[in-house]
Formats: sequence, C-alpha cells, structure tokens
Amino acid sequence: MTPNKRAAEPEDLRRSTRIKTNAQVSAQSSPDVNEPSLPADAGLANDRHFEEQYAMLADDESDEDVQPTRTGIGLGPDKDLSAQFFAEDRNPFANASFPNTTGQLSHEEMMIAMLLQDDDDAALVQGDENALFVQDDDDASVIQDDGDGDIQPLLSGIEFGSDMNLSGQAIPPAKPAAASELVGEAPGWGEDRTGIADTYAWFKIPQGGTYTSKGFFFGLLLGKNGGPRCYVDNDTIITRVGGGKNEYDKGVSRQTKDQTLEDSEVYSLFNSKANKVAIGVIIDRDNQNLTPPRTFLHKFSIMAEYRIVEAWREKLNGCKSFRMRLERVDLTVKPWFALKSSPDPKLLAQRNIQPNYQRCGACGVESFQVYALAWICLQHDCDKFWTLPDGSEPPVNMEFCKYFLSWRQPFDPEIQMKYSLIPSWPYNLTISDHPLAQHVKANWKPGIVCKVCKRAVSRCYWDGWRCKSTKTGEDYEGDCPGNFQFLVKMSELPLRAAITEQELAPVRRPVLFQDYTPLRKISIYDRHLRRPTWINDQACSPYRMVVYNLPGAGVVIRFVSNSEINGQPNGPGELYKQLQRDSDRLNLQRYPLDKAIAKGTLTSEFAANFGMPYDFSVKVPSTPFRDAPEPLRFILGRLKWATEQVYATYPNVGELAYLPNEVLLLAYIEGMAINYHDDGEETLGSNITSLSLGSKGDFSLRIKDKYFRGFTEGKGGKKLVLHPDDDPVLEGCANYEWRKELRDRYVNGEMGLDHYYETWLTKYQQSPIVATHKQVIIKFELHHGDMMSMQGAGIQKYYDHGATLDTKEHGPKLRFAITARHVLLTDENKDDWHMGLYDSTLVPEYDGK
Ligand SMILES: O=C(O)CCC(=O)C(=O)O
Repeated sequence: MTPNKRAAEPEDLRRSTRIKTNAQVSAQSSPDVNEPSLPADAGLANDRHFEEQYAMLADDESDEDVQPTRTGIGLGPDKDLSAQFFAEDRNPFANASFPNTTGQLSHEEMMIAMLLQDDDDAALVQGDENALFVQDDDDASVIQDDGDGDIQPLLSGIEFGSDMNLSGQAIPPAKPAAASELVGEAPGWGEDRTGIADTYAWFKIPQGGTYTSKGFFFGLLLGKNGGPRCYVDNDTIITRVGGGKNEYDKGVSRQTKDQTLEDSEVYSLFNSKANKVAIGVIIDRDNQNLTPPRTFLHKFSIMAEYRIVEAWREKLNGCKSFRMRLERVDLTVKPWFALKSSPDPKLLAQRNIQPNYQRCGACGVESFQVYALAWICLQHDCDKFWTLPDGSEPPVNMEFCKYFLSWRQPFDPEIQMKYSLIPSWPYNLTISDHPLAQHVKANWKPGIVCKVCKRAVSRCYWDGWRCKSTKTGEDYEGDCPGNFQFLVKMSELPLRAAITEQELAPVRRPVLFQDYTPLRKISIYDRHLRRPTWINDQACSPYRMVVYNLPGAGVVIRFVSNSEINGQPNGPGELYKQLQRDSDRLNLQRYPLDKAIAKGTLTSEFAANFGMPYDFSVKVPSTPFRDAPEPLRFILGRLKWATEQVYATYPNVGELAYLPNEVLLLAYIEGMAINYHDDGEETLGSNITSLSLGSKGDFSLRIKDKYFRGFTEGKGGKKLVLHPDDDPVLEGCANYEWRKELRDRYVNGEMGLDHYYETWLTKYQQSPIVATHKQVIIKFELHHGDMMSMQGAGIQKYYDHGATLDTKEHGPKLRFAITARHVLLTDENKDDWHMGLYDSTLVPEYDGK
C-alpha cells in the first residue's frame, strides 16, 4: 500500500506556525499578543458519549498484517540468521524582556496580583461548591476554595495539569506510584504486541510505535522511553512523530534523517488531524516519560482516545524531526491512569487556554512557545529555526513552557476514532454457524478483549479464543482468573466450498509453465523459474510424477493427484472430511514463535504434531502415533508410500532411506500462510514429504539470500564473501557466470583464497546492484490430494520454502498440509522413540492405488 502523497504543505501545519502578511505585521500593535480566549462553544457538550463501534478487520484492505514467519527457523548447520542478519513571554502580563531578570516579579506573581486587583468587570460565569470561575475581558481565571476556607488564587490562564505544582513544574515523586494508587485499571491490556495488534484495529502493527494505514494515523504506542523532550501527564502527550528513520541506541530510538511531509507518519498525522480522527494510545509499563511516574499492572495498557492538537518540527540529533502534542478527547473525566490523589478535572470553561505565540523577526511566521527556556522559531526553512535568541542551539533537554502544557481544547464532538478504542462485544458479528462464514480471515485474525481480565487475546485455538498467557518467563502474566473463553464450533467446510475451480479435480493435470508469456510480463522474481526435469505418468500411476532437479542440492518431486485418486476409499476426499470431524481430537493451535522480531508472534497457521516430537522454533506438543485420530494414520500410510517411491527413484542422492516417524499437521484458513523457512534442523533426516487436502496452496522454493548473493552483510555494511567451499553457486543466483568461473578456478587450484576474495569483490563492484530478494526457483500449485517431497539436505541448506492460500480470491478456504519427516533417534530422545513407532495394524499400508 502506498498512501497518497500530499503535494503541498498541509493547512494544519500552516496553522501551527501562523503566517502573517507584511501588511498584517505592520498593522499589528506592538507587542503582537494573542490573548488567551474562550471559544464560543467552551463548556458545552462535554458529556460525550463514547459510542462503541464494531472494529471489523474484514473490510480493512490494508496489507499491513505482518505474517508470522518461520523464516530463520529450522536453520541447518549453517545457522545463518545474522546474515539474514522559552522566552519572551507573550502573555499580556509578562515582562517583554528576555530572559526574566532576578528581582522582577515572577510571571505567576504578576498574574496573581493582576487577578486580585482587576476584578471590576469580572463576571461570574460558572461555579460549584468548590470553585468559582471568573471571566473578564482578557482572561479566564480561577479562584478555588481548597476546602479550609482559604481562597487559593490559581494562575490566570493556566489549567494545571493534575500533576503540576503552582509553578507548572512537574512534581517529582520519590518513587513511581503503585498501580493501586491509580484511579482505575486499563480498559484493555496485552502482554505482547502481537495480542495488541490482533485485537486493536487502530494498532494493527506488531512492530513500531505508530500505526498508520492508507494515509491516516490511527494509533500510537508509548514505549519505554520516547527520548528527549517527551512528556506524558493525565491529559496530554508530547512526543516525536515516530517513523522509520530511526536507529536504536540502548533502547532509545535516534533520529538519523530529516523527517519531511512526505514521510507517511507525518502526512498521515496531518490527514488524521484535518479529518478529526482521534487516535488510540497504548503505554508500556516501563514508560519513563510519565509525569509523575507511575507503574501499571501490565506490559501494554490501553490509555485513552486522544486528539491531535499540533505537530511541529524541531531538531533532534541534528535532524529535523516532527513532534506532536496530543490531548485526551474527553477531559471531563479523570483517566484511569491518573493518581487517585490528583485533583478532579476542571470544567471546560477553564480549559481553553492558548499557548504563547511569538512572531519570528526573521521569517515573519508565528510559532507557539514549546519550551520554558525561550521562544524558538519552529518554521523549518527559517534561518532562525531551532535557534535560541542568543543564536545558540537549544539544549537537548528542556522544560516545557507551562502555557504549552496547560493548553486545552474545547470539546469537539466531531473528533472520533475510526475504530472503537475497546472493541465492543460481541465484537465480531461475522462469527456465525453458517459453514461458509467460519473459514475466513475475519474470523481468525482479530483478537478479542477478555471479558474477565481485559487481556488482548489472539485466536490461538481452532475452536476459538481462550484467555491464557502466550508467554513464559519474566513477563509472564499468568492465565485469566476467570478462565475466560469464547468458543466457536468450526462447522465443516465442504470440499465444494474450499475448492472454487469448476472441477474438484481433473482427470489429469497439465504441468503449467508460462513459456510463451512475453518476457516483459514475467516478474523479475520469476525469471529463473525452473521447468520440471522429468514428467512421468507411469512410474507412480495413477499419480503424475513431476521432478525438479536442483544440482548439488537434491530433488523436489510432485505426486500430482487427480479425480480417480481423490475419490478412493480413505482417499483425499474422505480424509479431508474426517480431519474436520476429528478436529476436537487434533488439538490444533497457533503457537508463539521462539525467535520473532515481535515477541509473541504466533504462527499464522494452526498446528498439531504426531509421532516423535519435532524440535523446531515453535514448540508444538506431540501425540504418539498410537493415539493419533484415524485419518492421521491413513495419511501417514500415504506419506510413507510416497517417501518410499522417492527413495526408490532417487537412491543415489546419498541419503539414508529413513521412513517418517513424525507428522506435522498444519491447517490454513483464508488469509493464512506459512512464510519462507527451511526444515533443515540437524535432528532431521533429509526427506520431507507432504500431502495437501482441501483448498489449493501455492508452493514456492527460493534460494536463501546468502547463497543468492554470495555474501553476508557484516557490521557497517561490510561484505563477508562466502568461502568458496560453502558457496555452491546455484543456478539462478546473482552473478552466476563469473561466480561459477571463479569458484571453478579456486577448486582447480588456479587461485588461492586471498586472490579469490580479492577478485570476487572487484567483480562484484563492477556488477549491477543485486537486490536482496531471494530468487524463487520453483513455484507450483498444490491441489487437493497432491503430495510433494523434498529430497536432499542441500535443499534445506541452500533454499527455503513457503506456501500460501490464494490471496486474490476472497472467501472461505480450508487447506490441510500434513508433512512427514524422520526425527533422528538419539540417546537424548530415547524416551520419545515410542511415540513414532507404528506397524501395519496401526498405519494401514497404502499402495498408491
Ligand atoms: O503448506 C505446505 O504445503 C508447506 C508446509 C511446510 O512447509 C512445512 O510443514 O514445513
């Protein structure tokens, strides 16, 4: 998705740095003061009712779902993950000189003095038993009875943040307030970002601090530390407008490039502001920008709905970087995360306080004053941009100007979030008993908010949502006190609905290869697609055997099924039905990946393992073959037969003929896929054979990046060229010709290693730039009843593979991929050997017919 780019600077940005014509400038009385004023609608309509909306993911076409990946799992011996890798005060009461000099009345003192003197034309606007709200022509002020009868004048024009003292400074508490000292508990929380991303449609991204989609800004996550000049109190947030141009330094992101209006986070922010889109905010338990500090119960807590008040540019780490100021949409209530001891919210009539504005002498543009130290021009193309009055660069850390902090907006009923802050319940109306309604993305992709403990719960179970921790270790949150679950009965999806082609299976399938497509129509990724080396209808009749030879690595063999095979008793048609009927016994689940960029990432597909435990980057518990439901045993019989055919046909690949003792069942429904990965664990034999049932899958095999490019990327972009003995120079790899020639010369003793590396790098520099994609070599469809075998350790070492369901055609889908492997028997796994044992009484023999 490429969001529309804005051609011109947005109106919103211009409003934040108000531009005056020369005529306006000269007509202005001096000094040019913007009085704090009340808006016409202040104090009205402040009891906003938060209507819950349904957060329907199904209609969101954004492609920002990050597919869980098994990439990098199951790495073979080459285990190569790394390679993969302030201030002239503009207030009317303020002294015009800067800085305030000692001996002068402080700003606050002057304000109080004026307020107490100048009450002649003051009009009582509003009051309650504790507070009187007085308004005169100039100002909105407060006199408050603190309960003991002493009238405490508060600063005119200042809405104290509940956590500020009289001087507007943050009150530093001795230690963070405990969660029990807070007003309430989070309306939603998550123990990992994956759960949050699944559940909250306004933060559908498991990585990064902002969620934007289709040119709008929807959600923000406040991490542990937003870096310098970030601020969070009960009502406001001041933080950077994140973005991709950051690097991390000890957990704090650093701006490394200028941000511009073209950056998606930036234009999305201005779009959302202009369209009055409120955003949802999540906070990390360890956030260090909270004033005063406090602790939360959970790793990630949903804070509230916020409106975007302003965005402006500053300099951070030498780069122009956007910063934003957010305000809670509903200021009439204390947020749940406020301290119980904090004062109750003030009425809105008190809140329309403006920040101080000043016009820049250099560019004539007004900017508001953000920092207490001095007013600074925020017009990014002005010579005085981000410069203190004495011409110096502002320090990295500065206190915020109290008027900036106390600035509040009048309530605006038009400001709404696109998706409910907390998804309403029942949140997903698409869950129904109709058999065609359950095997769609909208029914598995969204997480739910637990009705008991409010945890964000991803769909981990075939039969629904169970509120259980997906994590172990120090962040472990434990299981739901109420064992909350929301279960659905997955009805059977008839084959006729899973397969959308006119025929469920043809009599015989051709092997499709786009030889005559004009080259320009073939994507660069497909240029090296291999034709099968052998197609044979006799060898394993009635299957069509299609073989792809991968020299130096192994073979990929397809057993292409047809209507005859699919209709056999206990054949693919029946097995597809039986697996669904036995689903209660299959214990199909989505499990967290051991190694994932976003902690808690779940496999996209549901999985269950049978036979020997298979140790890979997902911990899937195993059921011994003898306890496996019947269809699994029939399937094992078929996979065993196919494995035998492979060994019989290709006895020379130098591998021992290990028969399967482990079966992994994967179940995919619409929107699920298994990303590129290999099955190259050292604990496995080198044959992997699978059966496909139900909807069509698209299988691809590609050269791993390291072998495709011939080098790995070291620190600072250094190219670490592969040792020639570890570079098979696979057909289809980048720079194939010269790499092959060079390696041959090395192998033949014509050049030493140093000369080899030197020549390699010289040739590489002379060659066209190589993209970091990994070249797809083999691509085919896996239809209902097809089997497929990968034979040879080199295939797992040099290539990775993945499978997707049709992404172009939306609708219910169900595909089972059942993959058999041989787990090597060692002393260490001796106690598990019994799990993989079977004989013909347990596993019916299959003869291919
Ligand atoms: O869905 C498929 O056919 C592929 C399954 C797979 O790659 C695996 O189990 O490792």
